[in-house]
Amino acid sequence: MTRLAHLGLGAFFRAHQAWYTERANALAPGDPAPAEQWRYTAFTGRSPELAAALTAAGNRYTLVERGAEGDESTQVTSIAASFAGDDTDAWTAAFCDPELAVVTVTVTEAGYDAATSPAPGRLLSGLAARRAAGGGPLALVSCDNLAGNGEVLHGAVVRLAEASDLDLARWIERKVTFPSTMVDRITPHSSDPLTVITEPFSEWVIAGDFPAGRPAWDAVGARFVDDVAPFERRKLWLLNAAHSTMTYLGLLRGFETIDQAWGDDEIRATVEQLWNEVRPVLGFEDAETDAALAALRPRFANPRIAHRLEQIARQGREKLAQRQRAIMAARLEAGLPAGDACRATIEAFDEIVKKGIARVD
Ligand SMILES: NC(=O)c1ccc[n+]([C@@H]2O[C@H](COP(=O)([O-])OP(=O)(O)OC[C@H]3O[C@@H](n4cnc5c(N)ncnc54)[C@H](O)[C@@H]3O)[C@@H](O)[C@H]2O)c1
Ligand SMILES: O=P(O)(O)OC[C@@H](O)[C@@H](O)[C@H](O)[C@H](O)CO
Repeated sequence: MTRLAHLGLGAFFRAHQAWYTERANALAPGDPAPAEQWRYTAFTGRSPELAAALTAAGNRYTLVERGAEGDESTQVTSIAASFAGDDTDAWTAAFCDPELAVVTVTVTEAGYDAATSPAPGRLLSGLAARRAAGGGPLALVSCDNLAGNGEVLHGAVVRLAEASDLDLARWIERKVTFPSTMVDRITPHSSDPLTVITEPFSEWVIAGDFPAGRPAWDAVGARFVDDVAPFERRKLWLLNAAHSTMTYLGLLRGFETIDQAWGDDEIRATVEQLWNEVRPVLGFEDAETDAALAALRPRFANPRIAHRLEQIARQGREKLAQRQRAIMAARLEAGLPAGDACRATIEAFDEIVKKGIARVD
C-alpha cells in the first residue's frame, strides 16, 4: 500500500498536497521508483466518479499552472490508487497498513461537523481499525480553509470517539497528531477529471509533529513553523475574505469570475477598503501586509484562471464566519467600528439569499 492517504480527493488536493509530494519525490528520482518515494491512496468525499476516472487513467493526471501569460503542465504521479469515499474495505485497508504515516484531509469548511458530514466518523472508523490491527502513530493533517484547522479536526474526531469508546479516544490522544496548516493555491473546479487547472502561486505553512515521518515537503517550498495561526489569519482575512467580498458584490452585478469582479472599480475599492479594515487587527507590520497585498492583486487580476464566483459562494455562512464575521469581531474587540466593507459583504450575501441568485449551501 502507500504511506500517505487523503480524504476529499478533489481539485485542490491534486493541485497542492499531491503536487508538493510529486516534487518531493522528484528529489529522489528513479525507475522503478525508489522505496523512499511517498505516494497517496486517495478517497473522494462521497461520489465514485472521480476515483473511477483516475483509476482508469492509471491515477495520472495533468496539472496545468495557468499564469496570466501562459500555461505550464506537469504529469502528476504521486497518487497510487483512488477510491470512492464509501469504499469501506479500501479505507480500512489503508488505515491498517503499518506503513501509513500521514493522512491529509480536504473536506470543505462544513466537513468537520459530525452531525452533517461523514468525514469525522470515517476518520474515526479508520483509526479504530488501525488500533485494532496494532498500528502505530499517525499524523492527520487538515488542509481546509479554517482557522486552527488542526484543532478543529482534533476536536471533531476526539469528541466522536469520547461519545462511543473512551479507550479509543485515549489511544488517539497518545498516537495521533493533528498538525495545523495554512494552504494557499487558487484552484477552480474542473470539469475534466484528468486535468486540474491552478495558478502558478502556491504556499503551504505547517505546524505540528509527524510521528511516523513525512515527505520532504519542506525541501520543495513548504514552511514548517511553531505557530501557524498568524499565517492562517493573514490568508483567510486578506485573500479569502476578499474572495467573499468580490463574490457577493460581483454576483449582484452579474459577474461570473473573480477577475471580472476585480476589474470593477467599485468592487475593487470595496476590497481595498476591506484590507484597510483588516490591517489594524492582523498583527503584521505594515510592510509585511503591503507585500502580501502586492502579491495578491495580480492573482485576482489573472484573466485566464476563470475562478467562478458560484464556486466561492457555496457554504457562504461557514465561510463568512471565518472571514468577515471574524474580522468584525476582532475590530470590535480592539475598540474599532465593525467595518463598512465587511458589513457590505454580509448585506450582499443576505440579498443573494433573499433573491435566490446563487447557491450558498
Ligand atoms: N480550491 C481552492 O482554491 C482551495 C484553496 C485552498 C484550500 N482549499 C480547501 O480545499 C477544500 C476543497 O476544495 P476543492 O477545490 O478540492 O473542492 P472539490 O469540490 O474539488 O473537492 C472537495 C472534496 O471534499 C469532499 N466533500 C465536500 N463536502 C464534504 C463533506 N461535508 N464531508 C466530506 N467530504 C466532503 C468532496 O466529495 C470532494 O472529494 C476547500 O473547501 C478548501 O477548504 C481549496
Ligand atoms: O475553497 P473554499 O471553498 O474554502 O473558498 C473559496 C476560495 O476563497 C478559496 O478556494 C481560495 O481560492 C483559496 O483558499 C486560495 O488558496
